[in-house]
Amino acid sequence: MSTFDKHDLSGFVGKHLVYTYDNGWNYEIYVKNDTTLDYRIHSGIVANRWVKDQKAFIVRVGESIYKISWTEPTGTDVSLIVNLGDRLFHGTIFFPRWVINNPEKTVCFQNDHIPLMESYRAAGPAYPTEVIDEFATITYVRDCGANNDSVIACAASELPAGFPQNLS
Ligand SMILES: C=Cc1ccc(O)cc1
Repeated sequence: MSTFDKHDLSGFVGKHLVYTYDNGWNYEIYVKNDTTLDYRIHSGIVANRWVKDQKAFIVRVGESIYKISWTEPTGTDVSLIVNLGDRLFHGTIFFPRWVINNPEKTVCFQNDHIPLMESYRAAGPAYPTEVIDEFATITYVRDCGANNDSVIACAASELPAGFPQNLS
């Protein structure tokens, strides 16, 4: 029997995190509400891709440990473990083969191009899937409250110099 309420996401919803995977890829997520996240990619093969209102499964699996899982219009599947207590993060990304072959096709504000992403997904190739399984270090955390559309509102390339230290 757990000592925490696994249905209570109040310690996670509203969190804005920046983190760097051990492979050097720098990412950012905002946990918008119980079922939704926004994210922005700073570096890696799909640097400058950004997405709002991605639906996800978000669960609590420890006192301050959460797991987020979703599937994208591109066919990319993602599962993240966010351990706030230890500032430790682990991500598994299941890239379809077409993204590995042509990552630049996904670099956009995805919300403006959902049917295009779905058409790429249908065209494939999907296989062999490329699995990226990496730990990350959380370098920045703050609380922004739920459903705050100002947290992730532009591409990483459009951020002012000094991000994220210049955030209040
Ligand atoms: C493909 C999206 C994605 C978003 C956040 C993250 O940490 C890994 C992948």
